[in-house]
Amino acid sequence: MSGLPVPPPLGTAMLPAGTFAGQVVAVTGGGTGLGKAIAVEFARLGAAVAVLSRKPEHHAKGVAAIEVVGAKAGAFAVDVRDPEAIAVAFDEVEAALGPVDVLVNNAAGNFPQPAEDISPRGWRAVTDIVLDGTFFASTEFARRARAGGRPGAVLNIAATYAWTGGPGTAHSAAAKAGVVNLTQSLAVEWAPDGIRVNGLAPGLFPHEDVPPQMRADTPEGLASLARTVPAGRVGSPHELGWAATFLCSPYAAYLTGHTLVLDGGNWLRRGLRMPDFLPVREQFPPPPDAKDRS
Ligand SMILES: CCCCCCCCCCC/C=C/C(=O)SCCNC(=O)CCNC(=O)[C@H](O)C(C)(C)COP(=O)(O)OP(=O)(O)OC[C@H]1O[C@@H](n2cnc3c(N)ncnc32)[C@H](O)[C@@H]1OP(=O)(O)O
Ligand SMILES: NC(=O)C1=CN([C@@H]2O[C@H](COP(=O)(O)OP(=O)(O)OC[C@H]3O[C@@H](n4cnc5c(N)ncnc54)[C@H](OP(=O)(O)O)[C@@H]3O)[C@@H](O)[C@H]2O)C=CC1
Repeated sequence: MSGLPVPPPLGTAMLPAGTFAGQVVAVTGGGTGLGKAIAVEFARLGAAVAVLSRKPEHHAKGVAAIEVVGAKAGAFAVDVRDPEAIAVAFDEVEAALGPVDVLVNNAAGNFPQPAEDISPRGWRAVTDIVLDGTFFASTEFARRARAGGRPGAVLNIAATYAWTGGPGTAHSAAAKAGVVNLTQSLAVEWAPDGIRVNGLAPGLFPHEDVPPQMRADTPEGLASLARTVPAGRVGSPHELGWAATFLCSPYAAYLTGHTLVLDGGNWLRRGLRMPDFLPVREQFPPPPDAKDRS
């Protein structure tokens, strides 16, 4: 299988240089993985970028990656589940970099587990981070943009299982479905204020920062994961950066309420004859150090 062509390499620009010059972009979870790749692409296009997340080691990674491309960066401690902490973080971003023009709701928590094994606190942790966090940060952003008479863009990172559900993802998929739906409600409410709200749904984008159960660590593991995708490969994080910057750019000025799927055709791969069905417990056996919840 040859699949689709490979993407241009990291560092190749899609939008004109300076597309986000003079703008401030806040990326929740911007210190790791896909959020970091998105933050870097905005930085490359001239934005000052704020990383909003909990852990100092992630702040340092994000700021270093943004500064390497010559952009202004700042990191701000916040748990997106706490609306008051979000307000404080926005105050801090404004003081350090200026008012936020673009918000990327990328922060997420996830761990694959059969639904009936997810504890109430585990359910709440995932759904609060993904759905409530997206709502709290978006509304804080919109209140400020509207008060300042500024237009803006919000980008919500979803997942393709938001539409299908899937084994091991009851909490995450339900929350991401809420995010896709919220994207539509906020888009129609805020369009008159010049605030666009779109979504971006990644397929398989393995990288070193996701928890071990969601990584493919070996070349063989990666190759076998790639064979599951119609396009014959997994995604590269910088491809998400291109899609994210496009959706928030003036080239998408008339686009709002849309969630773009970027997955090499993976969520459409269902055939008339599928491979043998594998129950969730065989797909995600508990890790050896798992807590006994019986
Ligand atoms: C086979 C190869 C496949 C390769 C696939 C490639 C990539 C596929 C990617 C698929 C889609 C990915 C979507 C994503 O969202 S990736 C993002 C993942 N990133 C993270 O999750 C990072 C941040 N995560 C966290 O901070 C935590 O995991 C957590 C979400 C739980 C939030 O942390 P918090 O500090 O608030 O919570 P606690 O640690 O206090 O825990 C709260 C309760 O949750 C339970 N818990 C936590 N982790 C697990 C686990 N791994 N398994 C089961 N339960 C867990 C914890 O026990 C607490 O509950 P209890 O008090 O009842 O014990
Ligand atoms: N990787 C993939 O293949 C896929 C990823 N996605 C989505 O892409 C996005 C990025 O995921 P990815 O980069 O892979 O995963 P990571 O685990 O690398 O990123 C998650 C980020 O969220 C931050 N975060 C977690 N909880 C909180 C919180 N309570 N408050 C603030 N920040 C928080 C973390 O920072 P900190 O710990 O410092 O708080 C971390 O930087 C997520 O929305 C995910 O659901 C969707 C489909 C597939």
